[in-house]
Amino acid sequence: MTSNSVPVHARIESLDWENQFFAVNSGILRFEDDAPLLTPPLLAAFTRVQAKIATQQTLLLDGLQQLGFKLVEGEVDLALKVGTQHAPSSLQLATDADIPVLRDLAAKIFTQSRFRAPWYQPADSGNFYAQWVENAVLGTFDHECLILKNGDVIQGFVSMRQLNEREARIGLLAGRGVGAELMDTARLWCQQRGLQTLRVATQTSNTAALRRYIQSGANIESTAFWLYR
Ligand SMILES: CC(=O)SCCNC(=O)CCNC(=O)[C@H](O)C(C)(C)COP(=O)(O)OP(=O)(O)OC[C@H]1O[C@@H](n2cnc3c(N)ncnc32)[C@H](O)[C@@H]1OP(=O)(O)O
Ligand SMILES: Cc1cn([C@H]2C[C@H](O)[C@@H](COP(=O)(O)OP(=O)(O)O[C@H]3O[C@H](C)[C@H](N)[C@H](O)[C@H]3O)O2)c(=O)[nH]c1=O
Repeated sequence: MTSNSVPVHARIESLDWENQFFAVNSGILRFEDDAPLLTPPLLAAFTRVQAKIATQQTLLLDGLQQLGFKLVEGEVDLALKVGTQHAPSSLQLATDADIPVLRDLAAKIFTQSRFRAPWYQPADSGNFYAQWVENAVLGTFDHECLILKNGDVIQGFVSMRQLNEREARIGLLAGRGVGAELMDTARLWCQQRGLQTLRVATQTSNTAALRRYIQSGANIESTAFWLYR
């Protein structure tokens, strides 16, 4: 380290689910005051180390870049008050029979991702979102997957996770031209559970999604950078 370098204190947590899924050896930084000083030898124990920092943490940004971290993507976190207004009268839950179509849709439609090349293999990102939506239908990651259909054709889907007795988070949401209906569907899902806050995150580059969430009543809560080394 040079004399004007910024010290970074963090421990590295192994990303077990990701390591198994992507067949990599990756970890993520957990910033804690009593964590050791991060050094190149500590980082070298992993082939990939991720860091997510709030965009206002500019000193930390400098310190991470001095350690060789590179900017990969930005993330915007939003939240909306669920309220009481009603849009759809019923919800349609995806079933096991919908999984092949949903997997195919998810693999193709999420074009912006931090699981992108050259950090990950070109097909990794599509496979990841396909697995995510399948796990939502099965209730093994997100809790449920709601779909919008026109006849037999799935037009869009939104996966939902209840975080606690007050809040839920959208996992994945997709459907060109039906974003507003999907947001109403997500809102109704929250109303039916008596939840007050619906959270959602997207990539900073995803202006269509950002516009949709804001038009549907969400406000920006925080912004973050993803860096990898
Ligand atoms: C929680 C999360 O999952 S975040 C990720 C959100 N999902 C995605 O990005 C999947 C791809 N996008 C979509 O499914 C939808 O565009 C949504 C859900 C983001 C927004 O849906 P809607 O509000 O109905 O907006 P719509 O799909 O009409 O898009 C708005 C405009 O952005 C354009 N647009 C949307 N996505 C993209 C894209 N990836 N690249 C370029 N243009 C795009 C549309 O063509 C449209 O342009 P137009 O108004 O000139 O026709
Ligand atoms: C399917 C699945 C995933 N996980 C793990 C794997 C990862 O460590 C996390 C998910 O990470 P996240 O930071 O949420 O991933 P993304 O950056 O791709 O997600 C953002 O963009 C998406 C398009 C979407 N908008 C999402 O809401 C955003 O957060 O979970 C796991 O442990 N088990 C699983 O089954």
